[in-house]
Amino acid sequence: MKITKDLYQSNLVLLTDFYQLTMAYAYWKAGKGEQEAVFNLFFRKHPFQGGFSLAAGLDYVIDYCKNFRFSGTDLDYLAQMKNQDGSPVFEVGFLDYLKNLKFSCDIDAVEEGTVVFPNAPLIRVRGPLIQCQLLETPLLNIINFQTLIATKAARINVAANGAPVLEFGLRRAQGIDGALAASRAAYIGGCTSTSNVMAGKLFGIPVSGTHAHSWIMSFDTELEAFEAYAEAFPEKCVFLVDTYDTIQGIKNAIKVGEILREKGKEMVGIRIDSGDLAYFSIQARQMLDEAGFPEAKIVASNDLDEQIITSLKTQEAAIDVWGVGTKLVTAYDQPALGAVYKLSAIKDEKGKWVPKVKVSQQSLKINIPGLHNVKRYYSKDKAVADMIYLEEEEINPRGVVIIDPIDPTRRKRLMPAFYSEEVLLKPIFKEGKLIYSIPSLEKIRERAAQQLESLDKTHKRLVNPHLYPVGLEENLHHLRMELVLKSQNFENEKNEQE
Ligand SMILES: Nc1ncnc2c1ncn2[C@@H]1O[C@H](COP(=O)(O)OP(=O)(O)OP(=O)(O)O)[C@@H](O)[C@H]1O
Ligand SMILES: O=P(O)(O)OC[C@H]1O[C@H](OP(=O)(O)OP(=O)(O)O)[C@H](O)[C@@H]1O
Ligand SMILES: O=C(O)c1cccnc1
Ligand SMILES: [Mg+2]
Repeated sequence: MKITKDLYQSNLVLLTDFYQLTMAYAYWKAGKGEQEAVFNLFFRKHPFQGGFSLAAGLDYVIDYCKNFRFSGTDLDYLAQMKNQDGSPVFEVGFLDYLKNLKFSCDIDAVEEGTVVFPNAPLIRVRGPLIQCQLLETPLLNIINFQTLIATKAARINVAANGAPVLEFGLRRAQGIDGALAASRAAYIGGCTSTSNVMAGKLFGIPVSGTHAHSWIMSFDTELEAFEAYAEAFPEKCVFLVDTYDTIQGIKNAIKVGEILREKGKEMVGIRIDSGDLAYFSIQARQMLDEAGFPEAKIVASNDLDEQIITSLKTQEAAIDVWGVGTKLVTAYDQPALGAVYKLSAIKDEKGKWVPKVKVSQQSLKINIPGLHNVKRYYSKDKAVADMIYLEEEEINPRGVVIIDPIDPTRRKRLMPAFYSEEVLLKPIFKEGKLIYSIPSLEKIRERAAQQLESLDKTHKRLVNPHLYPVGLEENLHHLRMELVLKSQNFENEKNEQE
């Protein structure tokens, strides 16, 4: 098998759930395949019990949509699928339809690196029902993971409070693609570099690293190992000091630092990877300072996350650089974001949009109907509130009320005229044509930093954050309520007849 080669050469159109294809077939049979629909991708709750999320993955979505076509081998694979009675799952006519299918949707999306909140769409897909449906699974796959990891990275960077965070996750990441996507998302979320060389090559992320215990263990003594490393890398020596005895390791690093200095070079620092990181970093700082190495950096690693980093900061640990792997790239404490993709409107035969809601016992799960968008209001550079609104409705600049989508008694009155505003869903594809100029990863990372800066620190608090206001504009709230009530009346009527 040539798994990786085939995977990366495939157009990935079959990277969807089988039921999307069976629905597509049934839509086609029912003559509904080309009926225009609108779907929204959104999540219902921030991950990690946090107060914000950071959108990531759009670049992959764009790539996916650009390559959205069924190749000969894809169609051959579908053609040989059989029902239990031996008949083909898909008729030839449908396979011909797929063969001629050209991506023709409108996609509007929140840019990568934007701070996002529950219930507001991250992506809106408008187009033929079959295409919208087939996109559900891959879009969720891409956005759920990258948004989750970018958010985790942002939290870790909030805890690091400006100190560099090196991403070391590859060895523990969720497979090959999980590792690559995680490195990309971690960089968007503020990490300084990755240890994954392929992510460096593919995405242009700075690559960095130190050395492992095996390097030390391959020599008779730690001192020899440090000397040999300094010989090979006089410009970038970070000595791992905890293979045998951490205090002795720091002494050895200082010795080799002095040898380097005689040659006109400076050691970059040391890394501590076990034991009490507060105790050893404070000891190391004192020893390095006393020996005349106040500039030497102390890197810490070992199962770190935002909580441990916060705790180490409160213990006044003398750590300058954080190396974070497993808990970042696996989103250790919450392995999935849980974003969903829901139909919100469909055009009837007369060409009129019909807004749709899926009614649920849990009000949290009732989706937002219609063709809606999101506006963020800023006061100076600070984000004040997000409003989800129907695109065709006028917004009164003299005053709007936004209503919490879960608890309608929670409301906020806003005077749009007092604020600057940003429409968050930006046009990406128009009738299948890419109309968005894709920013570089650096620009995305800068946007993420600005967006996080625009958020009040109370929303960035890692534990029990202050809730950022996101609400439905009044007309949209009323439409939603009307549809919910209507569907319940309908249910009652039906029950009475039975
Ligand atoms: N001062 C500290 N305060 C809070 N957490 C700490 C502190 N020092 C280290 N930790 C964390 O405690 C955990 C220690 O894990 P563990 O006991 O498995 O490591 P270790 O035995 O020191 O190292 P290793 O197993 O790699 O040799 C790690 O998650 C580490 O980041
Ligand atoms: O702890 P993480 O956040 O995942 O960061 C990466 C870890 O990977 C390396 O060691 P590895 O875990 O392979 O071995 P060790 O724990 O025995 O040092 C490194 O020394 C870090 O400890
Ligand atoms: O470069 C490092 O120090 C490194 C790389 C991967 C995992 N742990 C540490
Ligand atoms: Mg480890």
